[in-house]
Amino acid sequence: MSDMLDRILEKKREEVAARKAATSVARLGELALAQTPPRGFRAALDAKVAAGGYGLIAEVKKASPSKGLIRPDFDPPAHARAYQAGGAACLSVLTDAPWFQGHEDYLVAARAAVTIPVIRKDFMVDPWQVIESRSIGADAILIIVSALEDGQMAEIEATAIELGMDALVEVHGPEELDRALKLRSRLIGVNNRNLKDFSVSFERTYELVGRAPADCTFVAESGLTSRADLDAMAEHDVRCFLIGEALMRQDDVEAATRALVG
Ligand SMILES: O=C(O)c1ccccc1NCC(=O)[C@H](O)[C@H](O)COP(=O)(O)O
Repeated sequence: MSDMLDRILEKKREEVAARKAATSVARLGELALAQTPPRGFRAALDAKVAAGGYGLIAEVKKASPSKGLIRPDFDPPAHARAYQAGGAACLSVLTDAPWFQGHEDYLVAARAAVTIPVIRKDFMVDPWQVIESRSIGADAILIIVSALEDGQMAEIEATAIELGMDALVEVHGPEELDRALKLRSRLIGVNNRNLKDFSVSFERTYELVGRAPADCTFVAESGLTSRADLDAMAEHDVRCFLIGEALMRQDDVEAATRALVG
């Protein structure tokens, strides 16, 4: 595990312990049940690909550990509407505060502004967070394989499935892909970003796509900036993408989204 990820996870465990002490599982469960039903996250990606297009998960991202502040005039519902109008299949909303300046309220506001599914992009270390994610409306959660033991991943995934949510299982290399494939989820993301030095290499995706079973929805994550990048990925049979920074830096987010996947 990278030093960076170690530090992120240490803080996240402290944060989750404090949040758990403040809100009981029973209360969260009530809130989760009162939510509108989950929107099919993987299904939305698959539908775009089946229609001959690209499945874009467009990320509502204010800041990052590698770049600092990305979008000073950050406006989650406006960005969400622009992404949907531009042709995104799904949204990703970062809720981690210490490293990404995210917040749960951003997810609530973004999801209320659109009809497409939304993944809560955060570091899951406890199944309790999955229930919390559903209680604020999230349709899917992220499982980062390098952050968890096999048993923890299985518990987090089981909670998501029980709540009708999808899990995007994120890997960085072949060993992690093997571990990911022990889970039930067939929504696999390859993060092109090295969490030690933040360098990006699309070779990671190219290496792993051939190893994933045909029934997987395969997503390339991070560092993608142009239609040419997506078309190059498609040459390798990768048609779903998670993109944040390149879109969030645009004045016209809707036009930029359309230029990528329209
Ligand atoms: O974005 C970062 O700098 C980062 C650093 C450490 C851990 C995770 C990080 N990003 C999370 C993500 O997965 C990306 O936000 C997502 O893939 C979109 O990437 P990009 O299109 O490069 O903004």
